[in-house]
Parts: sequence; structure tokens; C-alpha cells
Amino acid sequence: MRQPVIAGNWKMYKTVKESLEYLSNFQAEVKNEGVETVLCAPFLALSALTEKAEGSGIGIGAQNMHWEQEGAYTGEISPTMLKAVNVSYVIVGHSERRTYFSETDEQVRLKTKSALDHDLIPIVCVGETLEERENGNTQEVVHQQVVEAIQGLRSKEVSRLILAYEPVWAIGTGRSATEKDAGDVIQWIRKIVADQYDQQVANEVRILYGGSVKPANIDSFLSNQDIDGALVGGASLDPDTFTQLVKAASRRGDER
Ligand SMILES: O=C[C@H](O)COP(=O)(O)O
Repeated sequence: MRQPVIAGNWKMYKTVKESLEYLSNFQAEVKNEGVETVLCAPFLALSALTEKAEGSGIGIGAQNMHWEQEGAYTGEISPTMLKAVNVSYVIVGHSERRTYFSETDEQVRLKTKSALDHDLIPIVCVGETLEERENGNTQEVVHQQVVEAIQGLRSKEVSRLILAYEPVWAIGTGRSATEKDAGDVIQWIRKIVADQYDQQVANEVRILYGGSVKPANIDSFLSNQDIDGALVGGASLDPDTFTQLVKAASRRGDER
């Protein structure tokens, strides 16, 4: 059975002080919910957050990293640096990185492998643009992104990572995919993993949906057996709202 995951992606929001205030409020609400709960914060807040979250069961993640351990890469942060401050997760290949920072499938592959090599859990994002969807290319686009991201990994590594299907047109737009649309693509992703590896790996890998997830629609996504949780942007910025999402996944986990 796959444990549900609710991961918040704060993007470029929250100072260190704001991050710590958030965590205090969140920790007061979220106890042992049976949900893998992750907060992906800006780099500056990571060290303070991991220290404060220690022993709480709340995982702390970065939103990006370089694949090299160290080097002359001005402005970059390495997996070794993340591990040194007890970070456990890292988002890789978010569409905002692909679009605004020209991140390629090859870089996503290097980051995914490097994260796993450094005992970080990569949350690997894939998803089509509106134009690609309207042209009927969703499956093809997602296929290429998934295959390139996991290429060369061992089965055990694929079982450990988390995939997130985030249609670009649903991110921050208030226009979420329907549960059926999301479920169909996530089923397709599981089939890609099964074809590349085997059914067992496909059954083990967690696949999240992301894109305008909020308390009003989370139950619908989680009602789909293929959707293992959510990667949440806007609705993760408020601790009370994010708590509602974790509790919804907790209820869902109990029912499954
Ligand atoms: O990483 C999270 C996604 O970009 C979703 O963002 P959103 O929930 O604000 O649409």
C-alpha cells in the first residue's frame, strides 16, 4: 500500500521568520496523520525549518538543487549542502524551472539521479502545457519527460522517488484538472514506469497531482486510487488551509 503524500511548495514566498511562524502554527494542528507531509521552502529557511521540525514527522524539502556536489557554479546549491542541514526532499523539474530557467529533461535526469545518490527524495514534476493538451500531445509529452527523468535508475531508486503530474495550465490558475483527467494521466505514468521497469515498481512509486489543489477539490482527487496525494502551491501558503489538505489525505488513507 502506498502512503499518501501531501507536499507544499511555497515557491518564492516566506522569509525565515515567516517560515518559522508558519511551522509553529502547522505543528500545533498536524500530528500523526499517517500522511507523508512535506514543506518545500526557499533555501534560506531550510536550516531553521529542519531544526524546528525535528521529530515532528514533517519533512522539509528544497525546491531545486544543482546535481554536482560542489564546484564553480555561482548561485547554486548542492545536494551535499541540503543534506548537511537535514533536508529530506527536493522538487526537481518544476514547470516554473523548465519555463523560466530553461531547465531541460537532461538536467532533470541529472538532478533526479544526484538527489537519490545523496539520499534525498526527489519529487519529479512532469506535465503538459495548454497548447500541448489542445493538440492532443499530453501522453507523448509526459512520456518523454518521465522516461528521460528516470532513465538509467535502478528499480529500487524508482520506487523511492515521487512523481508529480502537474499540467502547466492548472498551476496557479484556479483551473484544476478534473479528477478523471488527472487520474487518466497518472495511470498513463504508472504504465510508463511498468513498461520501463516492471509492474511492481509501478505499483510502488507514488504519483501526485498538482495544480490548483485546495480543500474544496482535494477529496475528489484522492478518491482516485491512482492519485497518491498532492503537490500544492498557493493553498500551502496558509497553515490552516494546508492542514485541511493533510487531514483530507489522512481520512482518505484510513478509508483505503
Ligand atoms: O508545485 C506546485 C504547483 O505548481 C501547483 O501550484 P498551485 O497549487 O498554486 O496551482
